[in-house]
This record gives sequence, structure tokens and C-alpha cells, in this order.
Amino acid sequence: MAVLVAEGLEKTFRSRGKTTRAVAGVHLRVERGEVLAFLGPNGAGKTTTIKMIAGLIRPDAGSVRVAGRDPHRDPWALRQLGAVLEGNRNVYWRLTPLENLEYFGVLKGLTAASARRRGRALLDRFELTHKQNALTQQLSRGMQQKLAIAVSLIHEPALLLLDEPTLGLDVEAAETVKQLIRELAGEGQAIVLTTHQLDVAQQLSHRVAIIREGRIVAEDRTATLLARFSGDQYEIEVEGELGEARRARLAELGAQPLNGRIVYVGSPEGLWAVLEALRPLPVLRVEKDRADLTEVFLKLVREEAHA
Ligand SMILES: Nc1ncnc2c1ncn2[C@@H]1O[C@H](COP(=O)(O)OP(=O)(O)OP(=O)(O)O)[C@@H](O)[C@H]1O
Repeated sequence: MAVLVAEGLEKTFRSRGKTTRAVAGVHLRVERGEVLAFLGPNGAGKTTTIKMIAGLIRPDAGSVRVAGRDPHRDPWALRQLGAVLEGNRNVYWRLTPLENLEYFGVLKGLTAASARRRGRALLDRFELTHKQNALTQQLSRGMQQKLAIAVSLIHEPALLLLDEPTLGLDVEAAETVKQLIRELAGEGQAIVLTTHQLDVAQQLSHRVAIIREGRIVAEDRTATLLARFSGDQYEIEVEGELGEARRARLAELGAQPLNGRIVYVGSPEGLWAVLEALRPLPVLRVEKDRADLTEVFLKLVREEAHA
């Protein structure tokens, strides 16, 4: 069973005579152990969607099921959610990390003893034990972010919602948080990740959903989406002189020598013909042009804009 199933979500805001259709029929699905990167330009409807999933905004239409139940009707479903939204404001700066974990654990329905036990285990796991009695405001930003994630996991939720988990962190802290997210997913945690850092989304996500003007414009496995947008261009590097005859043959096949490389645009079968024509020159490198998530994102968002 999918941990999150959101279907046909819609939300229109009306304020001071202005109507904004923030979310216009969004479907999302996340399985156990899966990281879904939920991406979109500013104002696309991400936060509104996430808040509907988290039970914070009631949808005008559509449904949300977390571990099979509706967080808008069922407190049990709400307890299946953990969230770090809008920075790390889900922690109290004047409490210590352990106090934060105990406080939020009890708030989520754990007994004081089990909140403390689980809090200690999370501090250990997130390598924060040495800071358990320091004030949270005295921790580094990376440590505060790790604590925010630990707090969101105190009640062992089925679904974790993470908004910009690496924003503002230095390279090392960001790597630690990314590694943590990978490990959590590896242990079966279902995660929805919203971020404008597309490299982070590419590194962490199994699936990507891109929203624009309230609608999902692409939803697929990250690898599939990248492959779909990767070009048919190959670069080949060989050692030695090509010679006249070989150059002519390459031209027939649609391959062009360019700055010491051979550039070929075409099918994989055609590539074999090009390699055959290069025989017996030693091949140093064959590389396919690969799209990254930033290119995919920009193409999709622009494509839609022109549609
Ligand atoms: N409470 C509200 N009242 C009126 N309009 C709102 C409200 N919340 C959001 N909106 C509008 O709904 C649209 C979607 O906003 P939302 O915050 O969901 O976008 P987002 O994708 O999270 O953007 P960002 O990446 O900038 O955070 C925007 O046009 C926004 O101005």
C-alpha cells in the first residue's frame, strides 16, 4: 500500500476580491522507501499542496490518504506525518535538543519515558548526543537542521515531509543531511522533498513531480525523466589520425570530427556503425549527452508556459 495517496487536490484562495487557483487537480503517490521530489517554480502551489497533505489546509476538492487514512478526519492519520516545513522552526531554540525531542514526543502521544528513550536514540543516530544539553540556539545550523529532522521523526511517522532541508547549510553539513535522508529512505521511510535546489533533488529522489500553476506537468522516476530529456548526442574520443577515407565514411554516417572529438547525433545502432568505422583506432571515451534535473525542469516549465 502506498504511504501517501493524494488525488484530485484543488485549492482556490479568495482574499480582498482576488481569486487565486493555487492547486488545480494534483495527484501524488509515495511508496515506502521512496523519496519524491516535489518541484516547481515560485508560487506554483507546492506549499499549498504540502499543507493539504499535512492536514493544515482543507482542500476544496480531492482526497489525501496517509497510510490509508484521511488526515483531515482522522487524528491517527495525522500521527503518521512528520514534517520539517519552513526552515527548522519546528524546534524551540530555548530548549535543549533532548528537551525538544521529549516535548514533541509527548505532544505526539508518546509517554514521557518513551519520548526520552527514543529522543536519546535519535540524538545518538544523528550524532548530536554531545550537544543534548546545550541550548538549541547555540547549535550550528547543520545541527539545528538535523535536530529538526529528528524531532519530526520522534513518533515514527510513516511519511516525512521535508521542505528545503539543505538550504543555507555549508557543503559538509548539507552532505550530512543528504546522507541522513538517503539512509532514512533506505530503511523504508517515505519522504516528500520540496526544494529549489535541483541538484539536491536529483541526488536524493527516486521520483520527481513537477508542478506549475497548480498542475502537475511531469511525474516520473527521476532516472526515466533524465533519460527522456537526454539528447541523442554521443562524443567519441579516439587515439591516432583519422585519415581521409575514414573521415569520408564518418561523414556518411553523420558523425563529425570536432576539436579532437567525434560528435555523433543519432540512434544507438548508428553509434555501432560509427565505432565500426573507427576500427582499429583505440577508443579512449564514448559518452552520451546526459540531461540534469535543472535542464529538465526548465524545459518542462517553459514548454508548459508556451503551450
Ligand atoms: N493564504 C493564501 N491566500 C491567498 N493566496 C495564497 C495563499 N497561500 C498561497 N497563495 C497563493 O497561491 C499560489 C501558490 O502558492 P504556494 O505558496 O503554494 O506556492 P509555492 O509553490 O510553495 O511557492 P514558493 O516556491 O515560492 O514557496 C500563489 O499564487 C500564492 O500567492
